[in-house]
Amino acid sequence: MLLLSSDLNFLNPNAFFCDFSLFFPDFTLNGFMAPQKKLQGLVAATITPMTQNGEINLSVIGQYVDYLINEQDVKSVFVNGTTGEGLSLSVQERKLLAEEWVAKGKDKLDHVIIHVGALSLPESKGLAKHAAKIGADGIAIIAPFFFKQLNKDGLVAFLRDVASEAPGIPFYYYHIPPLTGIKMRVEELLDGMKEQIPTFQGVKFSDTDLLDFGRCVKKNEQGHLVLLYGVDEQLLSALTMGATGAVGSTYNYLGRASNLILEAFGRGDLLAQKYQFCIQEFLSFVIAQGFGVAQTKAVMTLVSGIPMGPPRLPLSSASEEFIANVKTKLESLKNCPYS
Ligand SMILES: CC(=O)N[C@@H]([C@@H](O)[C@H](O)[C@H](O)CO)[C@@H](O)CC(=O)C(=O)O
Repeated sequence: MLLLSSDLNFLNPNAFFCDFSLFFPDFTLNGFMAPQKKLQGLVAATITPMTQNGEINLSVIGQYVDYLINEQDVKSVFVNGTTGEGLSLSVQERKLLAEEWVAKGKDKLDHVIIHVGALSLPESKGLAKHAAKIGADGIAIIAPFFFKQLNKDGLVAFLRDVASEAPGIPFYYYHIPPLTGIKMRVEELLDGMKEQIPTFQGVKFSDTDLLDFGRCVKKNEQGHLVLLYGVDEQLLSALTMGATGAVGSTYNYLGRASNLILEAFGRGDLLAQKYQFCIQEFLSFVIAQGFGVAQTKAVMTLVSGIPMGPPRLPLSSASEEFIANVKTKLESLKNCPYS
């Protein structure tokens, strides 16, 4: 039987919750994208656990998966991104991590999205192919940031070349201008992207430019795309602007607290603002002391009890003073919101 993508209406993620691959086991292998469950809600940008010797520590990933689900109520992950130090890992390490997350998340996590962006096109393509082969639920690609492509067509050409290596799974553009320096408006990028890259499914938008984000939401009136926000301290603003979900580092340990924002927002309850203020109180406290991936690793170790280990150079470990300060701060926020 010949199936046309128009019959499947896979452009509308809400339309499908059945697993077509059960009926057509090699459906994705034929180069068509199988209907996917929509990526929504909170997505944890995973940390890469490391040993004290600086090697990746795969042994705690299973425990990490269970912690996210049971303690943080977070069921989707974004692996090898910024928080995961993806660009500081070797290709082999990235593949091993992707395999472990997919294996340990099987039948537990809703979505395992693998970031496959790299400065080298062949490396990025290889990672995309690998992610599809191991059964990841999607790939994300960051804009190359050493030789910067400032022309839209050039950037889309890079993304297309990589995404075409994983034709059976969704591709998300990873927009993080504070780190890449690529400030091209996503609103502009969206024009024609789906025609150029059939697997294009949405954007991970890690920027404070809510004007650009709002324009993306407006462009997505039919709701075909997933628009995930990535600045955790202003999640509520993005929700009001129309975000369909969020990806961030803090959902590793503040997932439950952040879910309260989503729930209150969903009910139209202004309590959402108080929950956001609690998270902002914590984040403004840590940001004032210098907050990045190294500090995220330390906070996660403290809160979850799972050893995340040190970051990899050029990052340096969080100081003991920072960890002590965080401990006190978290204690004081235990009953937040207070009224
Ligand atoms: C620059 C940065 O690391 N941003 C984080 C945020 O979650 C960030 O840690 C949080 O908003 C606190 O500032 C994420 O957007 C990054 C992310 O999702 C990733 O690790 O790929």
